[in-house]
Amino acid sequence: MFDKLRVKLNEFRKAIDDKLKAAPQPAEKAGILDKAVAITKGEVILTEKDLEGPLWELEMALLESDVALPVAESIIDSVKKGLSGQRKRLLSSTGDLVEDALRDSLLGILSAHTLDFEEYVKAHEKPVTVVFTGVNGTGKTTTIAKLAELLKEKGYGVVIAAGDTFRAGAIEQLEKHADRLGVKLIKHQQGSDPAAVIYDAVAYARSNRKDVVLADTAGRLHTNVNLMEQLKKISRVIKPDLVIFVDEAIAGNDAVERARLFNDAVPISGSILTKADADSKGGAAISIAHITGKPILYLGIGQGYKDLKKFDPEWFVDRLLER
Ligand SMILES: Nc1nc2c(ncn2[C@@H]2O[C@H](COP(=O)(O)OP(=O)(O)OP(=O)(O)O)[C@@H](O)[C@H]2O)c(=O)[nH]1
Repeated sequence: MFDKLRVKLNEFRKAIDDKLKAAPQPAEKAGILDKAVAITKGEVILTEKDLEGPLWELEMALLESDVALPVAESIIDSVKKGLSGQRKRLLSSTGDLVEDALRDSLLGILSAHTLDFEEYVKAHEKPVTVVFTGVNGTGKTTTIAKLAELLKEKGYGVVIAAGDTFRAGAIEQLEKHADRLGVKLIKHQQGSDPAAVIYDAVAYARSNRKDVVLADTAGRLHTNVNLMEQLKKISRVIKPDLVIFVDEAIAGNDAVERARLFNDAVPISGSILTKADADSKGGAAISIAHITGKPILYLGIGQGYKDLKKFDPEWFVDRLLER
């Protein structure tokens, strides 16, 4: 997982190290005060010029790893701020310095907003209604089933709403999952109003003391205005407690663009990225968190019902910065 970006970040760390080893003596480059300090302590100072090349390389590496341009620029800015003017003992490794700057920058994006889904469900008045948005084929149905399993394990009563009434196949697929998991499914026939299906599911949950309604929606193409309008209608009628955007980590910048458009249509509470097990880049999570300003809640890490990992920014950044 995320190996490509990890390798690139390591290269950046090494490039800064090499720069420093080849750096001129402090007396040649620092200001009067710094010079004195540097000479007595045997330190060098990282200037913007030292950082220019490696930062450019880092920006390219981030872009190649599905980090969207404005996000890459913001990371570069904060790493630059974290590093330039920093003194470093000659010949000692700059690893920590670079690692700290990268860590701060990435965690700044990924931890800016947090939402603990399980805590939310625990604390919130029941039934908690969760609507899932995102395009077809990204793993939305499987993700709903995974969350149903997780909630069931915690002792909650779960109802699934087959709100993707666009295709009969979607209703059947959800029904299979619900049967396997032993969870109640509320469905209408193909072509019916999705808001009505979800409304019925909430009513069922209320009268049967169920705790959580997980509502599928059609994999509406974000370019299709009518379908987006339908999503807005669902939101108006149902007033869901949470709206979760689902997309594939491996879709990279396409997923980032979709996240932005879906979030613009109906503001999301957070995202789940599927197929992280097949994602060598890792940039989609960073970009989606930055662009939507909403947390990543879980990563899908396989096809089984248990293959859902709670997203932990520290774990994710540790992975990326592993040597
Ligand atoms: N490797 C891997 N595969 C996944 C993951 N999540 C879902 N899949 C697979 O991705 C495929 C598509 O998943 P679905 O849940 O059917 O996708 P969907 O978005 O509901 O798609 P539609 O039914 O077309 O709307 C299935 O084969 C899933 O098993 C994941 O985290 N990792």
